[in-house]
Amino acid sequence: MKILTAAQIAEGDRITIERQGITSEELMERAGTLIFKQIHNRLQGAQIPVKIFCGIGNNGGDGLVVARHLVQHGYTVEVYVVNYTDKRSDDFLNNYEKFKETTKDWPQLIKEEDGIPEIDQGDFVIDAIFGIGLNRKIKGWMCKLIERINKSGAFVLAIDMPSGLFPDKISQSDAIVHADYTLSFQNPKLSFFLPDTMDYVGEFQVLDIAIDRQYLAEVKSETFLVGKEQAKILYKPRKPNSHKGDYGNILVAGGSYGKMGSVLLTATAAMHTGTGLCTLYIPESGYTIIQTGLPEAMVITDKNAKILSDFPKNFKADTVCFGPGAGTAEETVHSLENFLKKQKTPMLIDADGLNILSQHKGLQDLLPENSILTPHPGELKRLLGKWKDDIEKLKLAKEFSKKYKVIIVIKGTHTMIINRDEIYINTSGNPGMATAGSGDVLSGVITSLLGQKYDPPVAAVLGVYLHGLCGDIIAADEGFEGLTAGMIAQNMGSAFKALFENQEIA
Ligand SMILES: NC(=O)C1=CN([C@@H]2O[C@H](COP(=O)(O)OP(=O)(O)OC[C@H]3O[C@@H](n4cnc5c(N)ncnc54)[C@H](OP(=O)(O)O)[C@@H]3O)[C@@H](O)[C@H]2O)[C@H](O)CC1
Ligand SMILES: [K+]
Repeated sequence: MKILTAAQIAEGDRITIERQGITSEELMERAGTLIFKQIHNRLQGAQIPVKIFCGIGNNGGDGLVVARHLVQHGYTVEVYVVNYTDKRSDDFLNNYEKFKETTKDWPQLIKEEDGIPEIDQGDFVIDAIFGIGLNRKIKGWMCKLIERINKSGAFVLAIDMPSGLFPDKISQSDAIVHADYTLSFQNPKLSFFLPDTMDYVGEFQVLDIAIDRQYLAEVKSETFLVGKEQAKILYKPRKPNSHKGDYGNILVAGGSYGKMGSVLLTATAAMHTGTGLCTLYIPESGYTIIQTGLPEAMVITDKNAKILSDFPKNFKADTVCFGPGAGTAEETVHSLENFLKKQKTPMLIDADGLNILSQHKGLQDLLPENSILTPHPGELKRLLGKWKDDIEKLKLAKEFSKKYKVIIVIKGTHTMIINRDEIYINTSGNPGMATAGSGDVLSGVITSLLGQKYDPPVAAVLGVYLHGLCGDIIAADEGFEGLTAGMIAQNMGSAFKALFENQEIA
């Protein structure tokens, strides 16, 4: 699914109105009615005090549509217009009149701090102050209103977006509604997925308001959401008539004394993702550990007992994963340099491999084109330098991706895959995956797909999705706390199966 900018969403409204031969007021009625139905479905007529705060633009207009339907269905509703200016949008005004006609009552106007009502913990607050039209920081007494909403402890439902949040930039103010639930129209917004802003959104649901399908299909976006529908079309079925040589000969290089488990996790995950042949290149002291832990894999040992210092001679692999548990010793820098010089096809670099790249920037020029880097936020900061907010982080990552012709997988709650100017936002996964070794497993999954000749961006996007999906499947049985990286590595097969099952896991 595409993520659109505020301007593209507004253009979608305009085209929909034109092509469907409807008025903008009818589109607003459609949008507001969908929100009302969601609320009505959940409240089922319960007499919870509802307080709706409406701005004076179209987000406020949506709020007035919802308010009218709630009143008509017998709910206890207090409607407030947040009157920070005398300007009003046409569709706000139309719905203001309709509200009066239906309820024989005008909404209450809030014009200053004194007019802000008390909000109780037991209230149900609907936030319709600002939507995608927010174009500057919220100031003055409106900040007090937002503060009161946030401090009330009431359940807060945001219409389209929490007020104060921009769809695709970061606000430098904390006057932002902290929603428990957001009902958003047609396409989710970028800020729903960024670590800086996602907590304001709460849980969210996207409502289809039937924006023109042709427009949605043709509009150009560089930012995409990856769910099961998008992931499953990337999968390449295995051929009945095939052998292990068809599924990649991969090399996993890494490990050091005390951190041999990381490469074991990587290689185990790769085998369970379908790799044909897997060899590990590890310090000598890891030999027995790996041969015992993963009998399916072959092992080549470095001459050094505790760290990597060299490069396996006369060895050819379809792709290489370098870094898990490797450490950053001078000898290991030399080892990575050798790999980078000899490896001509895209490879994956993770963990200490990335730290070495950050400390020895000259090595970055040696990265084979379309290689995949899988940093967590700390490794990314070392690689790119500091950023002021998530939007700048994405800009820096795109610049790096273009400069070095590589793909960057920024790991996090919503892992983002950056391929030049394109961003793919993953939707699978859960907090149980914030556990040691989870990243080593992801490296194994992606390297395995690279070895199976998936295009590098596809290997990254599909690998990240499958890894998260596997975590979701395990968490469904074991809970978040019980989930370990080893379980993900062992159970990757269930993620492939679930890709083609209908029940909603992620
Ligand atoms: N397809 C859809 O998604 C549909 C969405 N709808 C709803 O419409 C809103 C967007 O409505 P819009 O009128 O464009 O904008 P807002 O309601 O968000 O904001 C209203 C005006 O407020 C002014 N503004 C912006 N920032 C501030 C600020 N910090 N302080 C004060 N005022 C501010 C701005 O006007 P200016 O002229 O003053 O710049 C805004 O225009 C969308 O989110 C949906 O809820 C439709 O109902 C149906 C289709
Ligand atoms: K809102």
